[in-house]
Amino acid sequence: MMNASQKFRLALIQMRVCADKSTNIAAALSAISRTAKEGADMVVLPECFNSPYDTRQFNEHAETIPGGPTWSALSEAAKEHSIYLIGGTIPERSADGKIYNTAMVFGPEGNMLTTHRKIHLFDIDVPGRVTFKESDTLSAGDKPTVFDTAFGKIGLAICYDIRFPRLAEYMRHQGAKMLIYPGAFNTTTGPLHWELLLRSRANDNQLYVAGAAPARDNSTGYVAFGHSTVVDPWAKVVSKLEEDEGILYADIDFSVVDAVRSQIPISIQGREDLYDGLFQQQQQQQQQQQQQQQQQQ
Ligand SMILES: NC(=O)CC(=O)C(=O)O
Repeated sequence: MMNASQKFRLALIQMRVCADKSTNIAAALSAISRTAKEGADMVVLPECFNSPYDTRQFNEHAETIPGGPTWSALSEAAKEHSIYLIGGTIPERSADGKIYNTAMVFGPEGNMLTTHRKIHLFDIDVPGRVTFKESDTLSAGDKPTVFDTAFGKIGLAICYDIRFPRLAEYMRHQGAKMLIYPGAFNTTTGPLHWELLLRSRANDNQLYVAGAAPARDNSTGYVAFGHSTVVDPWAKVVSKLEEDEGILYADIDFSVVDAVRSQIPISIQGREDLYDGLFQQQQQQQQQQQQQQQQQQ
């Protein structure tokens, strides 16, 4: 692991996911050991790396955290290679029998630092293109996640969560210098929105953003877009994969976050005094309109 406290090497693993959980875990472990040989300090797996991204298969692949086979394998890998490991996501079975789309984070000693349960469930219907309803089998998480590392704070959210700028803004205000999104966009929304959203969140919050995706497999019902990407605090794409399997490396330097924030100081120039009043006025007007409509009915 590098010693300079704000600099580290990030690796995103873009792996193909199959129906067999143990095959997926083995593939993840083998890729993780390759990243360690290349000097990675922090490694990220994609959304839903131990299970197909398919609401009908989440129950079968779900496991408890801590204690399940995927949890054990990742904890050991983090310790063996002395890395921070963001374990993409897996379907998590909670004590009350609910299933969540959950990311686990391990420190270099193999200890689990935190988990993030996907807050915004991916329920969309673009007729003839893509229809998906995570809420058929999944429950939504209800807490944002920011964790500490030796390099600085990192915010963690999952795929559809990236479409909600206020969540990213909250994580930035909690001190995050990078946001990590394991995410499986698809071939309809991916080309339009994946890079745009990664760059938008980086630009809004002046921090690094990393999106780790599964590799494309055209034989599956839901076809992942791929294109794992790292964006810097200037909102510039610093590294990007195409759709096939691969590992993306990026050398991160958190001092760039501080430099961009001081050179373009939008975080202290915002006119919250103005917007807060305007939003309140708008809300009052909407309430009055609703009341009038109810009275007329
Ligand atoms: N799969 C997701 O959660 C999100 C996605 O594909 C999109 O927002 O588009």
